[in-house]
Amino acid sequence: MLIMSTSRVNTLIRARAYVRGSVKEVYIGITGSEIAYVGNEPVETENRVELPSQYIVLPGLVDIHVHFRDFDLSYKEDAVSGSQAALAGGYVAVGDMPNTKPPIKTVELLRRKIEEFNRKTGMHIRHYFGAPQELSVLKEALDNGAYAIGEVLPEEVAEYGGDQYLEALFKEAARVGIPIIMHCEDSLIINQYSGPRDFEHHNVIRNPRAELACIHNVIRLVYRYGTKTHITHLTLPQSIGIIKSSGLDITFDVTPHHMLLSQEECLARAEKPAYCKVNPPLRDEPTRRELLAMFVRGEIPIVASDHAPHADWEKDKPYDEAPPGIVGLETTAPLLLTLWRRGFTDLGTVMRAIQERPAKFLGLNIGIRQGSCADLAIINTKARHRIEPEKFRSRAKFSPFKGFEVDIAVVATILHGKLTYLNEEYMNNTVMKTLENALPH
Ligand SMILES: NC(=O)N[C@@H](CC(=O)O)C(=O)O
Ligand SMILES: [Zn+2]
Repeated sequence: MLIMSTSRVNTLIRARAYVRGSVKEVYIGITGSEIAYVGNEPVETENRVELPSQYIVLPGLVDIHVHFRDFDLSYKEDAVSGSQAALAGGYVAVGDMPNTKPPIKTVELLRRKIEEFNRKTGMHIRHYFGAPQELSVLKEALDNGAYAIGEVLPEEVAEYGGDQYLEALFKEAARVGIPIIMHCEDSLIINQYSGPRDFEHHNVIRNPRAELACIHNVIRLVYRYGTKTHITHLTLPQSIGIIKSSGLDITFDVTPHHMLLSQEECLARAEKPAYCKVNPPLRDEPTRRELLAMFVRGEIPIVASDHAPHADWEKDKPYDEAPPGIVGLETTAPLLLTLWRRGFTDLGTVMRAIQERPAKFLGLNIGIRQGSCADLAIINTKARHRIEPEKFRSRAKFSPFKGFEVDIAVVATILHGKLTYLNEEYMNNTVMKTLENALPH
């Protein structure tokens, strides 16, 4: 545990912290943008900060599935507002989806997006590349910073030729060596539906069979081509069982909304039914309960928010036109950490799902250990409050979690060694004495 460092550190934080799987009282030394020291004894420093015991320092959280939008959809969210929402939620790194307008399906647009985001945000961002009609572009996309292909949406698979296209995509991605992130709902099954179309029928229109058909298809393709594949926002315990029994190295994530909200409950509480419209749909109560049970047992490797912001006026549209999506960057950590605080699961289970495995997925060295990035989230464990979407930093100030009671608040976020978010304010402060003064007992 004790790692002696001979040089002085810029800042030394003494606090309870999540270090190597459990909470301990430690000293964390930060020099520049790196964690230079973690240990039981103090080391020499220019600036020493002590946090009261109700605060816990966590390694910065990581979300592998967000939609920061930008470009023509900046009215919904952009790199700046998305980053602010992330930092307010304790997140320091995200994987950003390519379904922007225009979509990131050319190398030129990918490069433009990377440049634009580098100008607008200091967060760690991995950029995903949209599934292209012409597959020969994949290699160049990979060489120009595309981290993965996807999320591959059912609508684009249908548009480019259905199963034949998907097969060609998996084959080419395997050849090039770029991973695929799948939004798994089979469009053939969705499009077969001919019954009533309204918010109450969303999970019938996009029914569980659409997810299961896609999973089977993906397993066949991975078996055949060996493509590195991640399936995002799975909604059915059965899907997870099928993936596990395939024996293949297919990774997956689940969202907080699919674990914590059934469609019935959401529609009963939400101010607008479209606040519950999300793809894949919220499922029924037994399904979401079993999914949550799997999470608390540690059977869900990654939780991603699928932060999908839209304008409030768009959620006033009728069923077929209201865009699907729920924002999650500012609610995921308080909701999941409350499950830990209330004894439903342990802290390690939550942290592995929203920090350790996502960081590994994105290839980032974020964690409380010597030599890693000085990216930290500080939570107050005695902060019982109700979720108030009006206060979100995201442009989408609505959520089906409105009014949910949580016990945890993210009070500060440190990014690249700088205090970037503190008590609902943004800053860029290297002198962290303000941190101590701002966090009372
Ligand atoms: N998850 C959603 O309901 N919406 C996503 C796109 C998508 O995954 O369909 C969005 O970009 O808004
Ligand atoms: Zn999706």
